[in-house]
Amino acid sequence: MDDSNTILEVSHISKTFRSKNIFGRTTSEVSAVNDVSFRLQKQRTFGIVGESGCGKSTLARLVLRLIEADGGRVMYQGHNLLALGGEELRKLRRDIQMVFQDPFSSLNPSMTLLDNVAFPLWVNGTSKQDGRIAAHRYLEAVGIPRSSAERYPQSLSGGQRQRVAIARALVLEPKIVIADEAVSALDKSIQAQALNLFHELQQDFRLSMIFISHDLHVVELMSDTVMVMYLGMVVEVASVEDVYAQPYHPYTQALFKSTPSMDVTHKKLDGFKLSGELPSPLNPPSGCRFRTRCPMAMETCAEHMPELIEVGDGHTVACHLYGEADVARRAI
Ligand SMILES: Nc1ncnc2c1ncn2[C@@H]1O[C@H](COP(=O)(O)OP(=O)(O)OP(=O)(O)O)[C@@H](O)[C@H]1O
Repeated sequence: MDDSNTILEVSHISKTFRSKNIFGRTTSEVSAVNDVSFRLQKQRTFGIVGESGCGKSTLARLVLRLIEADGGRVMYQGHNLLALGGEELRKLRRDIQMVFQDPFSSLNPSMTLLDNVAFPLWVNGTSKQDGRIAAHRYLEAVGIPRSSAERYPQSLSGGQRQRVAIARALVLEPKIVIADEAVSALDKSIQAQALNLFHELQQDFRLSMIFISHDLHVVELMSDTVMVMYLGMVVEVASVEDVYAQPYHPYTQALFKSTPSMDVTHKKLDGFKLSGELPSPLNPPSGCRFRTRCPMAMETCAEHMPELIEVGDGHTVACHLYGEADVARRAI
């Protein structure tokens, strides 16, 4: 992989949420993100997919320092964001903006659309007037007409509100946008429009994106590279073409099999449908966390956590089914 094309590098990042009782004793621990590493390439989209609760949102929040990691590094422009503070962190973090699933959480209902979009600029010292001029530009870029600028968020449809939330994220001219289930709450037809908008904006503003979704179709449409997560762990990373043509990990295969329309387009796939509940992250299975739902599980799966190994060009999988010998055989 070409390092000069990497805009953001996340290395060995982990987060365990701990609940404490009134005496300060830890009563429960949720291992939400466990030793996750990945690289985001310039002007590309890195998709993150997995069932609800697998740690996708926590990972995004760790990258942005909305919550503090237990360890690891997030390298951006030669700095580890996790080790920075104060003005330096504030300046670099401006380059990374997030779009959330529920635009209500990021829009202020007592402000007009224009002021909602201008607000991040005002906070960063731009004058009222200049902020509003810029906000008009970004509202137009996301397809909200000038005539709607003085309306309030609650008078808009879900799709329009999400457009405003996107304008609000873009107004600070970020280099990276993290979209966390940003289209999940929208109807299918509106969802397609929002995905097109993301594509257009990515070109126009030369954005690099991390696109998080539980929806395999959305991730396929948006991503260049895909990372599949299960219970806080990375199980597979590959180009979108490779992972959708031949997923290796039993969990990835099962995700495809369990998504009806995917099963139609990927009929030849091996694998089984997902059954059983996601185990509690309070007490994850030893070794491979997927082993309790995996019909191919072997003794070693309970004893050793599999490491990510390369099974193809830039295609890595964390599964004991694929040992070194197997990879070598495939290469012949
Ligand atoms: N602040 C918190 N305190 C305790 N546990 C948390 C907290 N935030 C998340 N978790 C737990 O961490 C795990 C990962 O949650 P996370 O929201 O990151 O998953 P997700 O894949 O984004 O799922 P979803 O799409 O449903 O949000 C879950 O078990 C969740 O309950």
